[in-house]
Amino acid sequence: MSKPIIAIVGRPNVGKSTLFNALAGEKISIVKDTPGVTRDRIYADVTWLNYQFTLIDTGGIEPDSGDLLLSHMRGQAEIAMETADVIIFLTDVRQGLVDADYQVADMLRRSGKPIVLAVNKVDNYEKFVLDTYEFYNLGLGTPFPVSANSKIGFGDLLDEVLVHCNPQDADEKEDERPRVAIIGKPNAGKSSLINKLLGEDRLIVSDIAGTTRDAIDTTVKRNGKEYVFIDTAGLRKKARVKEDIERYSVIRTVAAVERCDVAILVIDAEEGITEQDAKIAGIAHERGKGMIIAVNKWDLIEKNDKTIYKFTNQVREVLSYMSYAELVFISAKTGQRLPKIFDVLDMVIENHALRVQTGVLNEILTEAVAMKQPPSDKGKRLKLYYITQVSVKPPTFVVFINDRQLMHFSYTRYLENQIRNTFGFRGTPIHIIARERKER
Ligand SMILES: Nc1nc2c(ncn2[C@@H]2O[C@H](COP(=O)(O)OP(=O)(O)OP(=O)(O)O)[C@@H](O)[C@H]2O)c(=O)[nH]1
Ligand SMILES: Nc1nc2c(ncn2[C@@H]2O[C@H](COP(=O)(O)OP(=O)(O)OP(=O)(O)O)[C@@H](O)[C@H]2O)c(=O)[nH]1
Repeated sequence: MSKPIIAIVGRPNVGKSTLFNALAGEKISIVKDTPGVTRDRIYADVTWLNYQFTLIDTGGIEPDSGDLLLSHMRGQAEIAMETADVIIFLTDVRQGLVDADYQVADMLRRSGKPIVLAVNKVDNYEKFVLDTYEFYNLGLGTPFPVSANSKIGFGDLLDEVLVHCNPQDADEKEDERPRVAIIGKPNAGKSSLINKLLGEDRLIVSDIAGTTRDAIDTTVKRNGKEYVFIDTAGLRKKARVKEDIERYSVIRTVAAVERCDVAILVIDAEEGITEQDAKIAGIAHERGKGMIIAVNKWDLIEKNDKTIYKFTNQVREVLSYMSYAELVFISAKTGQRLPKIFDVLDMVIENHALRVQTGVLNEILTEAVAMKQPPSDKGKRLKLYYITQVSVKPPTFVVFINDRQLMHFSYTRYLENQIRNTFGFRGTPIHIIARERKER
């Protein structure tokens, strides 16, 4: 079910951000009510004709020396090869081909990933088309001329990109095993956690051969059940340009979260919860994934009887938009409370895929309306006719009403709470969609 990921790679100034913005339009994928989340344009959910994909921009800094440029370009290419289904390699017809283009093209070609070569700033086809032929020299096939500024050539480019997206989808749909992404900022303890989970329970680990992306997945068998862990650790070794680390951390998180059912966010207890943690948490939230927050390095904290409450309150306050998240306090080093993670995980996986009966839902709706009068405006009162669950992962409900203008956020929240009071849904977000229906 996961959407394909398309990465744009290219030298500074070739127009990556411009292309990204033009393709993404205004629909930048950061939830508006997610506090503490900076709105940089690193990734976006894009709909093109009937297709949906996640677009990522791997660039963003302008290194001032040749050495830095090359290592920045390598970093970009590596992160794209690791996370993307298809890579758009963007070049610039006006700057022409330069050495760094050849080196990056070499790396990309060897990855075996589908690469689509685009030549930007072809604002005037007749004038520049001859200059685009030079780009065949990169050995990446046909160059697609585009103008990010004038939005020219997007159709052909995206048609080519989407040709390479489809087979991947079919593969992943067949895999029914729960997928768990371990996310968190660098140094939080993600790899320690995975290693300890493997060691402690003497689990059977099998490496799935195949693409670069599968290589970072670890299959774990416990009590006869298989889980697939998606790891995002080890970034510090990859990003040689310091400014890239945070961007790459977001990109990797998006890619891992896109493919998971449940995310485990690892937080460093010593540092407390930070803005970067909130940003990473926001990615799982807006994608509707199950959520477990693992406060790690708990062994390093000097504790009294109030410590755990203070910490809980802090996390709940910063991440107030995901009050459904489960919280565990662990030490990946000592193994403290690690077995508990699997119990919590099983519960969250189940809740994320839970389907409830329409009959019971409507009983809850009737009761909820009786207990708290729906809001009204200018003499017109909100009427709620019927509710039904339309999908899982996350559980999504459609409620039929008379007038969407009257369905305030607070009443939606109230309904959500009533549903949660009955079914729990601990660890998973639930979505409620209001749909208008003519009054009878
Ligand atoms: N003529 C022309 N200029 C363009 C086009 N697309 C982008 N530019 C210009 O090229 C410059 C660089 O564009 P950006 O989108 O910032 O390039 P970038 O690749 O994201 O650059 P970094 O963020 O430094 O990696 C800007 O001045 C753009 O206006 C285009 O299609 N035609
Ligand atoms: N005391 C203590 N140290 C820990 C714990 N978990 C991890 N560490 C230490 O924290 C440091 C970072 O741990 P890693 O597991 O490499 O962190 P990571 O999140 O995988 O880091 P990246 O690879 O940068 O993404 C290491 O020195 C670990 O030994 C813990 O529970 N307690």
